[in-house]
Amino acid sequence: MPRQNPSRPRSLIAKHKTHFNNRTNNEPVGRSSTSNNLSPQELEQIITRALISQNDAGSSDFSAVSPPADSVSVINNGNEVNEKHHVVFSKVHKAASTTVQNVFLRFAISHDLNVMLDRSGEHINEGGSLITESNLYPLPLGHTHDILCNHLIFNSTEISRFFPNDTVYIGILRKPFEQFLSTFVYYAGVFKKPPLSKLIKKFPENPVESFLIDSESYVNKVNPAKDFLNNRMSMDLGFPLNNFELAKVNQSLIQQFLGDVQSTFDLILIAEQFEESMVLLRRFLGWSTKDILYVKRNVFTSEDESLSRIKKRNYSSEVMQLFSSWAAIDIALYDHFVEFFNERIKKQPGNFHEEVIQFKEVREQVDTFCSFVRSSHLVSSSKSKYFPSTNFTTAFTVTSYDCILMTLEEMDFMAVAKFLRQIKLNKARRRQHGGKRKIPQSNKAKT
Ligand SMILES: Nc1ncnc2c1ncn2[C@@H]1O[C@H](COP(=O)(O)OS(=O)(=O)O)[C@@H](OP(=O)(O)O)[C@H]1O
Repeated sequence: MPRQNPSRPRSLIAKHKTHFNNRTNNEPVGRSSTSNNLSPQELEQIITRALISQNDAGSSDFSAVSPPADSVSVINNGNEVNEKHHVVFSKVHKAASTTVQNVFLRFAISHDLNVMLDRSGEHINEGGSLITESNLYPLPLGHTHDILCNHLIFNSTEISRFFPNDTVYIGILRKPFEQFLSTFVYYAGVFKKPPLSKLIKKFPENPVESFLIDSESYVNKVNPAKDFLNNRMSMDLGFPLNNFELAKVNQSLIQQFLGDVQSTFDLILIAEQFEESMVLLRRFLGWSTKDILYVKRNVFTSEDESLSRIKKRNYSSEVMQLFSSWAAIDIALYDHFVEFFNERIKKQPGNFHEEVIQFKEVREQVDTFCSFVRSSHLVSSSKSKYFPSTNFTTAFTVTSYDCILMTLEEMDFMAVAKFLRQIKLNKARRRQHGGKRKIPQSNKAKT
């Protein structure tokens, strides 16, 4: 059956242009990715294509920019499985989580799923506050949230109120010291968040050592959730914040926390084994190989020698000793879940490693194709790359549009998701009012 053309979002973009262009100076404290890079024209292109992919239009005026349709059947060790559509991904800070978030956002767009969105910012409750309906970008009447993939302080009871019962819970962890260094450099050197920023100036030789020797001075005693260096992976996954400094050396609380994470989360990914993680994710969610493709996001680069040195230098055993006391919960968490992850991989049926090898090869080709598309400014072209079927996937194509989405910055993707939601809300309201009555201004969602 021919589908209707999606309406062009020109007026919507014009309406939001100022908001979109002005957001860079107003970043929340803990924001992670780089800021808006998209022009309103690029944004319009993306939204138009997203609407087309959602409407699956093949004929019509839009066929010239329509991405080729890929098969939706999913092969999982030779079996067809149902795709899971309800996912909460706890976007753990500085643990490759923006790359994973991009995968979830792309899936949400292509399947027209509702992403839980903060009404005014990018994150859900990064500072540890409660989630209230009024802080969320509204949903059309009768809809539920399908996917959550922003930074948040995880609280199972609170989050599960907003999601269907069949929702699966996913997290990610990274080697604690690498995660710590990544955070340190970002907040001290890039975000220039005091008091860490001053530390680099005061102790240029080895600011990490200086921090760890005097770590107590840098603890946020009022609200640990405002602290991004203090066992943040555990905080993000829900370690209780009360009396945090005492709790973090309490072995029985740590063990209880590991048990809680183990029973709440269905899958904890490991950044150091990223490809394995994505293949495991694919199998667990019943998604396709194309769904889990990615281009690494949020990778640290800096011309600033002092920052690069912090990441590259060899740290003494004394420093590592100090770190193991400072990051006791994160270390216990990581050690536990790496072991669990490796056990899980061992139990994967048949040819898991073969799938990982194939996935790596495909990924490298996608990286090359997307860099070419990006560097040649071919983003709006109809260029595409074909990948034949294997034991693990049906044939699929990667288009320039896929490359745009895979390389979108987090904030830009949030803007895209909000535009798409607003279009959906407007459509639903028009339907609700029989397309006749003008909707009173007060009923419109704030954006
Ligand atoms: N695929 C993959 N595999 C391994 N590591 C990866 C991957 N993708 C991103 N990264 C690294 O993760 C760091 C950014 O993490 P996040 O995106 O979670 O950061 S943020 O909290 O959202 O700002 C950042 O680490 P640093 O470069 O050390 O800062 C990224 O390089």
